[in-house]
Amino acid sequence: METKSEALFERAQKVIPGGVNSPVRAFRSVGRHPLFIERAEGQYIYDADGNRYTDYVGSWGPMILGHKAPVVQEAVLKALEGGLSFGAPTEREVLIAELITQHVPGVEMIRMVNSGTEAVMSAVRAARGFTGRSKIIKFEGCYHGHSDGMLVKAGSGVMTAGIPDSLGVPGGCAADTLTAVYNDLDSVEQLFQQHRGDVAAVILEPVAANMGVVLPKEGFLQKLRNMCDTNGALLIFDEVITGFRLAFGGAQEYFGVQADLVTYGKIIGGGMPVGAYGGRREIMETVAPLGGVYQAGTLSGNPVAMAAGLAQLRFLLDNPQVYGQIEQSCAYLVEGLQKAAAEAEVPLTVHQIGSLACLFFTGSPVDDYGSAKSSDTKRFARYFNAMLTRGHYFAPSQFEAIFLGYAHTKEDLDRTIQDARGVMKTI
Ligand SMILES: Cc1ncc(COP(=O)(O)O)c(C=O)c1O
Ligand SMILES: N[C@H](C=O)CCC(=O)O
Repeated sequence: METKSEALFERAQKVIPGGVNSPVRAFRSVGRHPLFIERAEGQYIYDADGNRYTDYVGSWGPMILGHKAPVVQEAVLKALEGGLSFGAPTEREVLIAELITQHVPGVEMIRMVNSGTEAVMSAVRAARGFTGRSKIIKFEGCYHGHSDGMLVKAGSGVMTAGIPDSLGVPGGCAADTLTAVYNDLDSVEQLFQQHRGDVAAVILEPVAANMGVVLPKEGFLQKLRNMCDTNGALLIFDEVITGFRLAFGGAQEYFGVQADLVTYGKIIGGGMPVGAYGGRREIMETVAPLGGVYQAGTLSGNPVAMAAGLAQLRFLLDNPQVYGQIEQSCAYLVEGLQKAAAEAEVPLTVHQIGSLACLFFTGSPVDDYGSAKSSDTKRFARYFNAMLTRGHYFAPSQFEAIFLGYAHTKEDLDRTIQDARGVMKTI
C-alpha cells in the first residue's frame, strides 16, 4: 500500500521541480522517495505516516539543541505576539550583533541576511569591494550556497548529483572563481602566482562538511592565513556549518585561526531562515549605507528569526557543557558504527570532529574532493536505506555530514549502533 510520504511525493513532483524545494531532499542518490516530515520533537522526527526516526540531520545543523528546544520555542512564541515583520530595525538585531561580536574572535561587525547563500554572496562582494580585486579562490567540494560564482566544483547536492558546474551560470560569473584542492597548499600557491595581485579572497569551509566531512590537515588553515597575508588577499571562513557548533566561536576558536570575514547560516536562526556575515570593522564598513558595497534585504533581521537565534545562542553561551556533551555523543556513535563495520569487514574511513562526523564507504584516506568521490556510494545507499527502515534518519547522501545534538541520549545512540551491527553485515 502506498504510504502518505509516497502519495505526497507524487503530488509534489507535479508542481515542484523534483518534488522538493532543495535537491538533496529528493533522496535521488539513495534511490527512494523522500520522507515527508510532519513534526519533530527533541532528537526525533515523525513522518506523515506517523513513523518516528532518530534524527542525525537536525535540519542540516541548526537544531543543535534538538527540535522544539523549550528555550527557543518560548522565545519564538513570545516574539510572534509582537508581529511578524516590520522592515525596520529592532532591539533584538542589536542584541544578537552585540552577543556575536563580543564572543566570536575577529567579528567586529556583523550583518544579518536570510540564508547561508546570501551570507557568502555578500561576504564575497564585500571582499571584492574592499580589496578592489576580482578573483576568488575556492576549494573543490566546498559548498558555499548557490550564488552564481560559487557553483563551481561545489559540494553538497551538486556533488551528489554529479553536476560539476551549474547550467545557467554565465561564463563571466564563473571566470573569476578559481578552484584549488582542499588540503593542498601548493594548489593555492600556484593560483596566487598565476593571478598575482588579482585575488580578492580565499574562501573555504574550515572543516569541509559538504563532501562528507573532510578535516583540515595540521597547519593547513594557519598556512592559508599566512598565504593570504603575503598576497594581500582576505581569508573568508564559511562557518555556515561549523559556526557555533565546533565551539561558540566556531572553527576560528577551535583552530585558533582568525579569518577576515566569516559567514554564518541556519544555526544562528535556531531553525528560522537566517544567515549573517561579519568580520573586521574596516571591511564591514565598506557595506552600505556606510560604504559603496551594496547589500540589502526586506526580511533581514526578521524579529521572529532574531528571537529564535538569540535564544539559541544565549543558551549555548550560558551552557558550554553542550559542546563537550555533543562531541562525546558523536565520538561514541562513530566508534560504535566503526566497530559494526569492522565486524562485518566493511571498509570504512571515519571522520569526526566535535559533533560532526562522516562514514566514508572506502578503506582509503579521504582528504579532498577526489578521494571523497572514491567512496562506494552504492554501498552508502544500501546502508542509508537499511538504517532508515530501522528508524535512523541520516543525511541521504555520502557527501553530507552526520549532526549530533544536545537532545540525543545514550539509549538513542546504542539503538543506532545495535541496528548498524546487523545492517553492516547485509550491505
Ligand atoms: C558551508 C555552507 N555554506 C553555505 C550554505 C548555504 O546555505 P543556505 O542553504 O542556507 O543558503 C550551506 C548549506 O546549505 C553550507 O553548508
Ligand atoms: N549540505 C546542505 C547544507 O549544508 C544541504 C541542505 C540543502 O541543500 O538543502
